[in-house]
This record gives sequence, structure tokens and C-alpha cells, in this order.
Amino acid sequence: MLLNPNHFLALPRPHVAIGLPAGVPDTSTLAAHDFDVDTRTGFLPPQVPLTRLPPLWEQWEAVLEDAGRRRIQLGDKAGISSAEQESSATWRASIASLPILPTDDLERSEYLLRRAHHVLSFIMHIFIHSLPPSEPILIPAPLTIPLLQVSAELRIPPTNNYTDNVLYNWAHKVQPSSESSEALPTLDNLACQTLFTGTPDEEAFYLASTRIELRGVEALELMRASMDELFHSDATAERRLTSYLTSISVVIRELRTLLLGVRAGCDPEVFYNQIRPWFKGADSDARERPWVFGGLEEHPELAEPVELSGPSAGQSPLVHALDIFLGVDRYSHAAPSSGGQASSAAPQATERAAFLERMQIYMSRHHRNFLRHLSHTPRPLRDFVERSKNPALLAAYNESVQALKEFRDSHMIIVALYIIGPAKKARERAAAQAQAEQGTQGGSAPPAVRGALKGTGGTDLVKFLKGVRDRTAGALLTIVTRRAL
Ligand code: HEM
Repeated sequence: MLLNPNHFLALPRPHVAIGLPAGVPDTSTLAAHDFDVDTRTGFLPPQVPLTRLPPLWEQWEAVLEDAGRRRIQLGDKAGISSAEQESSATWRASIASLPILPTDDLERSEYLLRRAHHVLSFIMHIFIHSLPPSEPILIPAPLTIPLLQVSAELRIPPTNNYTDNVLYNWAHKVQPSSESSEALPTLDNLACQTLFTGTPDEEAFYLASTRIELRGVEALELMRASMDELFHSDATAERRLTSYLTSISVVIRELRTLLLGVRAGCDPEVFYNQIRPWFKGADSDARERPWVFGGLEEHPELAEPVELSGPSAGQSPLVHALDIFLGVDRYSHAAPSSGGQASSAAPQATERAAFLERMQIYMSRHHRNFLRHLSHTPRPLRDFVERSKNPALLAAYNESVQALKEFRDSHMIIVALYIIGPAKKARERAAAQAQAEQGTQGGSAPPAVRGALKGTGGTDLVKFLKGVRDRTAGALLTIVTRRAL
């Protein structure tokens, strides 16, 4: 959807470095003045994200479409045919021969920039992961320069992220009737715009997150209402907060059901072997090949990127918001100085805090600001609940924390099913193959399956996820009633 140039949203975007003049609202997106959090769709944009860039950048769209048409395969796919390899090489060569398209006119619109990041980051991941494993990763300038320019404008790294493949990747499955003019996304009418593999499994994987974001809107609304009550901090506020927290725990339990629902459409083996490898960032490449961004020497204004993790639902602003609102962030991934029951696991806690803070770099700057705003509230919920000694309020708070802990329990089950199990099978296959080839290539497993399992965000995933889950449980408050004092 392209906006009429006279529309207020088509006003020039604020300069990324200078910002807005005093008193001028940020209209770069529909809800930018509210941290781009829509009251109806939360962190998802309320309208279908732009599906195609204007003709000036048509060549990028055509390259992405061509990748889908050719069904480009992973460069290290077992048994890749020479026809598939040739097709990949031809596709990659078509990128190298593109002109370096200017991005100046994209910079007038947040929507154009987001579509450009979506298209270019998908192309870059396909380029990199379709390369034969023995080849160095040299990304050509017609891709790197515009991607780095667009990323600098959006203030996010140049890799494919959760905004690209979930938040700004939705479409209607069935076109709603023209009367439903708003055409908001709904849980049962969702599809994706772009996929790496074209498989229904990949779509089901993204849509599990899309549904979680959408169902989470009610939790965001309850958080907002709770913050109003924290302002009043009286007996009525305690009563209302108790009710809001009870409702939040119901929503979190539904998020858990939606998370587990991924099993209905996404096969673990397909996910692990065909889908997940496209997500890898530079920090989870087992071969540790550096990603070399071509053309930088001609563009001294562009910095060599250092943040190169792949997409992860660890970049979901909703889950971060729940952590921050409930105050479990200080427990689930806090730096050791934050005190409380958290202080015993100091070094790992710092690592976790660092990871989750780092994941915020990959979010849209509006959502990042929202989380920062939430974490700097002068009236934190947890402190109020603790001080109140109101047993019903404490119980309702604990119910929400418990629900979040159970969400993370289920997340561990999903990770075991989708990563740990298939990785074990892959290791066994590799070992059997190595054994069969013994004498010619030696008996050790190939580097792709050796060592601790890494998340696409680059974590030692089992240790990391267990730690976050256990520390969420550690945020439960002990119920000491007023009468007992
Ligand atoms: C098949 C489905 C899923 C798999 C295999 C999976 C896997 C992982 C892995 C490996 C990590 C470790 C961090 C990293 O390095 O990326 C992670 C983190 C995380 N994932 Fe998932 N995930 C799945 C679905 C989801 C969904 C649907 C959500 C919610 C929108 C979610 C939310 C998170 C969060 C918030 C983290 C950060 C750790 C935490 O706060 O607990 N995941 N996930």
C-alpha cells in the first residue's frame, strides 16, 4: 500500500540522528507517537505490510521472487544436484550484476524502508546460505550498500530479524470482504508474505509467533490499565490490579497454547534440516567464515557491521514487555547487581542479560524505546505488590509469573522437539556416514554438528533457556500477609 503524498504519514521522517523539533509528533508510522504499539494489533502493524516496493527498486523484488521460483537450496544440502548448484550460482551472479540502487527516496517513508529491509535481508540470507560450504562469504556491493544504508536509517543490524519474518511478514490468508475496511489481522486468517523454503512448515513456524503477538495485545492493554492503577496506588488500585493480573495470567496461558500449536503445522525434522539453517547469523556459522560486506571501501560513511545474529523469537517485544512489566527481567536475565534472589547465579545472569539486551538491538527503534520506557517507570509493579502485603494481589502477581514460567517450560519442550532431538539424529547420521567413510576422511563428525548447540541468536541454547526459565520461577514472591506481620 502506498500512501497519498499529502497524507500525514507521508510527511518526511524525522532525521535519524537529529530527531524531531520540539512539539512535533513522530508520524513515521501509524502509532509512532505511541512507540508504534497499536491498541488493536500491538507490535504488529494494523494493516498488511507493504507487499512490493515501487518500480525504482523493482530489481530487488524480482531477485527475491526469482529465488522462490528457482527454489534455491541450502549450499550444504546433502545430495545437492549440480543443476541446483548451477541455478544457485546463476541467481547469485544476478545479484552481483545489479546496479547499486539509490536509497535516498526510500528514506522518506518508514514503510518503504521496512519493506526494503525485509526484501534485502531475505536476499542476503539466501545468498549466504546457498553458497557451497567451502566458499568464502563475499557479499556483493549491490546488496550490501543499500542494505547497510537502509539498516542505518532504521537503526537495526543488516541481518534478517523477527520484524522481517514475523511482525512485517503477515498477510491475510483469505482476502477479507471490502466492508471490513480496517481488515485487521485475526488469529485464524493469517498467511506470510515471504518464506525461505516455500514450505507450509515455515509459514506455520512464523505464524505461531504472529498469533502470540496478536493474542498478547490484551496483555498490553492490561499492562496499560495496571500502570494507571499504580499511579493511584490505593485500595481500589490494589483490587483492580489483582483482577488485571489474574487476566494477564489467563492471556499468558493462551500464549503457551499458541506456542505449543506450532506442532500442528511445522514438522520438527523439516524445521531443523530445511528451515532453520537459513536463519543462521555470522555468530552461529559452525565453519566460522566471516561475512565480508563488499563495496565498503567506496562508502566510508557506512560502518562495518558487527551485530550479525540471525532472526530469533528472542527478539519478540511482547515477551520482553511481559518480563519487564512483571519485573521478572531483573530476575530472569538480570545483571547480578540487581539484587533479590537473583544474585546467586551472577556470571550466567550477566550473559543472559547481555543476550536479551542485545536482542533489543534487532527490534524496531520504536519498540526498543517502548521497552526502555516500560523499564524506567517510576512505579514498578513488583515493588508495589511486594510492599502491599495484600495476599490476593500477591497471589495474582505470582499467578502471572507462574504462567510465564510455564510458557518457558513449554518453550523448552518445543526446543527439545525442534532442535535437540533432530540435532541428535543429525549427529548420529553424520557419525554413521563418517564411519562408513573411515579410511578416506577419518571418523569425526563434521564441524556443523560438533560442540554445544547454538541458537540462531548465537547462544549456547540449552544452558541459556534453562537459566532464563529457572530465574523466572525465582521471581515468585513469598506470600507474607498483613496479619502475619
Ligand atoms: C519451533 C518453535 C521455536 C523454537 C525451535 C525456538 C527456539 C529458540 C531458541 C533456540 C532460543 C535461544 C535463543 C537464540 O539463540 O535464538 C529461543 C529463545 C527465545 N524464544 Fe524461541 N523458539 C520457538 C518459538 C518461539 C515462539 C513462538 C516464541 C514467542 C513469540 C519464542 C520466544 C522466545 C524468547 C522470548 C526467547 C528468549 C529467551 C526467553 O526469554 O525465554 N520462541 N527460542
